[in-house]
Amino acid sequence: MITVTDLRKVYRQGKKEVVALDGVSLSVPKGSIHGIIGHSGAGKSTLVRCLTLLDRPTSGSVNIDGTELSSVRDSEIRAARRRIGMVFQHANLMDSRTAAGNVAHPLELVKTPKDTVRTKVAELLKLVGLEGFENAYPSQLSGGQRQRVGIARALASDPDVLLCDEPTSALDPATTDEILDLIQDLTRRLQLTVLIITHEMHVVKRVCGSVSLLAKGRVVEAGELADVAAELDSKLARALLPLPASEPIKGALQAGPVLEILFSGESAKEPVLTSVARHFDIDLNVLAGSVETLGGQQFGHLRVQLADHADYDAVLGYLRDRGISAKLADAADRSDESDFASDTADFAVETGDSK
Ligand SMILES: Nc1ncnc2c1ncn2[C@@H]1O[C@H](COP(=O)(O)OP(=O)(O)OP(=O)(O)O)[C@@H](O)[C@H]1O
Repeated sequence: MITVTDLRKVYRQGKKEVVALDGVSLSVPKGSIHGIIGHSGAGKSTLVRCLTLLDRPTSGSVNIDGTELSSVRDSEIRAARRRIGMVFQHANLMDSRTAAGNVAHPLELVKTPKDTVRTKVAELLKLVGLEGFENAYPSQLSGGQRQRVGIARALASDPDVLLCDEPTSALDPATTDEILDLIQDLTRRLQLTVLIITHEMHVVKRVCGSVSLLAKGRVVEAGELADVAAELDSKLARALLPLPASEPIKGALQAGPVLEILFSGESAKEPVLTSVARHFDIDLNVLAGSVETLGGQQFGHLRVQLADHADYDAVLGYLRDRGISAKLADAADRSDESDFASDTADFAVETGDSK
């Protein structure tokens, strides 16, 4: 279990102070994967450095399974770090060593007996699906295989926590999914506590049980995936269930108000649109839609235009009475879907022909 409480990191640049982390709190239970998403400069790398003790926080605490990292003495830092496995964007392997040699390295550093190293390395390479590749050099491996070696190396010290910093950003979509599935499988099998730092919403959707959105050093939204996705106005929901830009239809019969509707759980299975059409005796047009299963629940996000004579207030009330989030879409909702424009593009890759 990782618990971060009110973590602050202030850098000094001459007389100027840069607040990189401004009171970050989060909690990740054992056996689960938490995503940290945020734009460039949000404080993600600083958070990683504070969690791995490469940087000392200005204040606040980081607790891993009962050990308070912020009070670890300098002489104990190396031992404390061994409880945290790190997976990087590029596997950062030593080119002169084989796959086995790379995985063995952290064990050799702490003078593990040779026989134990050999057995452990074989087990770890098998665990990450690289049996038979022991003697391959990094230049003979694909990007995904190199990342597998990096994961095996991160697990060599039997860590409680796996900290993955953009683990798939350098990989193609299919390999990304293979590596994410491996991380998910290892999390379950080894009961790891996993934090994934990413700027890709796809990573969050595929493997994270919970997520925090970091902006300007603060957690601005956070929660279980299914909970944050159910908040129509949240940035995370809009990034998890993105709608493409759409123009309202301007024909004589369909110049009416545009609504945004978010179905979740049971309501996602109901024929709600037809029941609105029947109840109010109106036509409606779906302008854009996105359907996903997130955190084991089904979600649907729709932009719908009502007939021009429709009483949208009554329709909104009807939907909300049935537990469905709905609102009048404003111009911004219809053009620029979310702050995560690039992540929306990642979705396009995910659902497009390349997969
Ligand atoms: N050593 C440092 N000295 C001064 N300021 C720093 C230092 N490291 C980071 N910062 C500042 O702290 C803020 C957060 O930076 P950080 O690198 O943690 O963001 P990030 O979310 O990781 O961004 P990116 O995705 O681009 O790596 C930025 O304003 C950055 O300029």
